[in-house]
Amino acid sequence: MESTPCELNVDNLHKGVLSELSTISSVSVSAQVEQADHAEQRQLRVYLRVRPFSKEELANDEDQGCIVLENAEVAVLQAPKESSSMKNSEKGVGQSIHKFSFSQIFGPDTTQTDFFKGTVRELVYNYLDGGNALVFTYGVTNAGKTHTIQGSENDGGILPRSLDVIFNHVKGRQYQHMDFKPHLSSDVQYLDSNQVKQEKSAKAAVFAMLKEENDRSTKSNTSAASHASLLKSTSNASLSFSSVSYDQTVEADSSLSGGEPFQFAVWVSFCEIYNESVYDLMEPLPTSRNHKRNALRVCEDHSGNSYVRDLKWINIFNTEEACKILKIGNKNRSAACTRMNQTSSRSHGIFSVKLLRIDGTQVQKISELSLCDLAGSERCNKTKTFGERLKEAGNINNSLLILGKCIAALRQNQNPKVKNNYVPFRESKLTRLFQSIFCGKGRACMIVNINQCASTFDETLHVMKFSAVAKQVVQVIQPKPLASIAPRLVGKDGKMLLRHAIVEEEAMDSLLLEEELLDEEDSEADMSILPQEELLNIIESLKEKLVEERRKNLKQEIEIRREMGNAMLEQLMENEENWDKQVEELKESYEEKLENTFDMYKDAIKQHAYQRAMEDVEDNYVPIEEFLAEQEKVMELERKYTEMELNLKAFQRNPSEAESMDGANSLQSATLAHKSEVRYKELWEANSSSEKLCEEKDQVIKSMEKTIKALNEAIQEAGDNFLEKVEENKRLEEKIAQQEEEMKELHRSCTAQEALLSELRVQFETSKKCTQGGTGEPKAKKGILANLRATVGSPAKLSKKTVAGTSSSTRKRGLFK
Ligand SMILES: Nc1ncnc2c1ncn2[C@@H]1O[C@H](COP(=O)(O)OP(=O)(O)OP(=O)(O)O)[C@@H](O)[C@H]1O
Repeated sequence: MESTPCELNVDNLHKGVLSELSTISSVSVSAQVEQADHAEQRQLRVYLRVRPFSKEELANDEDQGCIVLENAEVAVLQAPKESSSMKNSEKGVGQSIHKFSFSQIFGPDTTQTDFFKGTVRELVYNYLDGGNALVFTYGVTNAGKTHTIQGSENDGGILPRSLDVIFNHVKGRQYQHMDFKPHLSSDVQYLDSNQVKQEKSAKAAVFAMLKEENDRSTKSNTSAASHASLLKSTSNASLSFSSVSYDQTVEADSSLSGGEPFQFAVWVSFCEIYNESVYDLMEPLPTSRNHKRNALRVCEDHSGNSYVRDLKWINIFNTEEACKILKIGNKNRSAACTRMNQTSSRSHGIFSVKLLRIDGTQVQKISELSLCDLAGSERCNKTKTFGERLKEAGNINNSLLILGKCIAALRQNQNPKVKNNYVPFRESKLTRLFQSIFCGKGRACMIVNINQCASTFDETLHVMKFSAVAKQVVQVIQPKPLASIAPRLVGKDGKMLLRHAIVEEEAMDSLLLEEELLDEEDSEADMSILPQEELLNIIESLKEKLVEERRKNLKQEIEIRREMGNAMLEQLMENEENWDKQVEELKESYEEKLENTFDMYKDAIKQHAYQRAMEDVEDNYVPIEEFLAEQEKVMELERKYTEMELNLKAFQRNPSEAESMDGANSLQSATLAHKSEVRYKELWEANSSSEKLCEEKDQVIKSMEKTIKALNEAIQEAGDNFLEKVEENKRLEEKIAQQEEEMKELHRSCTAQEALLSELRVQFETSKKCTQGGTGEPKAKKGILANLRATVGSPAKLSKKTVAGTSSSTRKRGLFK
């Protein structure tokens, strides 16, 4: 199973990456192709460099034949046993063999000279002719990126060789005044004498750092840690371009200058992007840990090109000075030990060289060559990274991921059928700085560094896949006339100077103040490249636009506020309605509950009252026999009482008589009287209670009688009504029978009438025949009438008819009249 770059599409490599990208296109290579007819289309050069095994690696059995170079352009990657790729392919996911093609492949035996000649030299020539160039190395840590760019003591990499070519080219034609300095992205600033002095002292200060460092390193060489951290810088410090000249390998092409009397100024800068912050490597490191390094801003100039604001640019005159800058930069560069590489670069280092072509007092061209040593694209678990190192790894991976996204988007945009994708250059500092080159303002070349170790196969495969996409990117380089436009010249305070002449202070004052237009992040734009009148017009139109925009914004704001107000009001009203509803519902439910409770109590009270009433009735109930017996007793007692009263009266009237009557009886009588009195009282009380009871019973009886009476009356009434109805019913039945009888009678009469009518018809026919037979008309007439009378009969017959029949008989009588 094989995979080639052709089979590798972007979706496979960066699954989901493109979906994240906005569809708004800021950069479109395909659009540029249409616009710039004369633009040079050039596939991004991607070179592969395979480094040789180290002794340790061979000892560790890292050589498992993972990388096979088929020819100068094709490399085959064969997954080793322990790699994830092999395990996946065994599970049926992915392949174990992958094939990749490159612009050119450089094997482990390639010398630095051959590599330089085969890759960057052409770009440097173009650079010397005024073109911009970017070279960046990509690969896992310990793959040889730094070695490729910087090289070693006696065998320099592409950077010292490029510098050597540059200085060979400008040899004897160097501009000595230091008063033209690179400004913004591609402008030039004219420095006055004071500024030149400042520049010189700044340069001296930078070089002084190296001297201090050399002094320190010779004094203290005991600390192992400081030794490790300075390993890279010391190794580079030994680089000496003065002793090694690459003239034998790279001849400066004198034809490039065309023999014209130009002078050149070479300015260099060295910065790093560490944890998404840009730091000037020419700035001395803070002495104490409390002080942080000063991070620089990435801005955009008037033409949208990115540059690092306040980055130090140093005017150098030979490769020796360039070497010093490199050494100082390496010293300051954030290097930390990882398990994989003792001097691993933890940041992206960018060394830039600006070349100013000066014709007398004018700067004709400015071109820039940038060499970027990207940080290693390692995986965190492999490198056992923690804490600060993990954060670094995250930022490194992120910026490399954005670089991948940009390359993938550029690749996608080349397809005319595909909608232009947004290229996310602005998502990382690294890609922001690369943007202009990728958008056609220079040539780019990518160097892919790999090692052949089996243990890092999976990472290496990832790098190869990335490079396969990059190789498919077609760069559309802007045509020469555009590139050769003279750079904009600004004065000491950054104000624009008129081209072809250094203007006086007064002239500068008359120029409009340049306005820095910062973008949404931190970029700036500069409009002062245009002539004064044009600028004034632009300012006027911009002012109008501004007013218009403000008006529009205000309108929008009012509209938004109104809409928001309405929305809020609606919301409030809705809320209020809901509250009202809720309150209403609550009220209703409470009312219902109250009503239910009230009904419940009412029922309970009724029940209670009924029970009490029933209890009372039960308590007071006396059977009628008992009542009669009691009444009889009462009557007996009354009788006795009357008798005794009579006796008492008699005794009062004649006591002696009574005494004489019976002396013994008198005492008995007295006792009896007393007893009777007590008994009387008792009986009296019983009587009164009985009377009371009787009264109550009477009342009950009365009320019951009343009810019975009312019921009787109602029954009577109902009975009456019933009888009435029965009567009425009878009457109606009779009436119906009568009417039925009448109907029958009428029916009978109708039948008779019909018979008469048919008889009359017969007679009429016979009389008609007789008339036709010679008899006179009157006779026939009399005959008809007589027949009719005879048929209809006497009036007595008709008198029997009913009321209904009367009217018809009346009509018939009318007929006889
Ligand atoms: N072509 C080569 N020939 C001989 N030795 C090499 C070659 N390339 C790299 N090396 C050696 O391999 C080791 C690692 O190389 P280097 O430091 O350049 O890796 P790197 O990719 O820059 O790593 P990092 O990303 O961690 O900085 C160094 O000791 C270097 O000298």
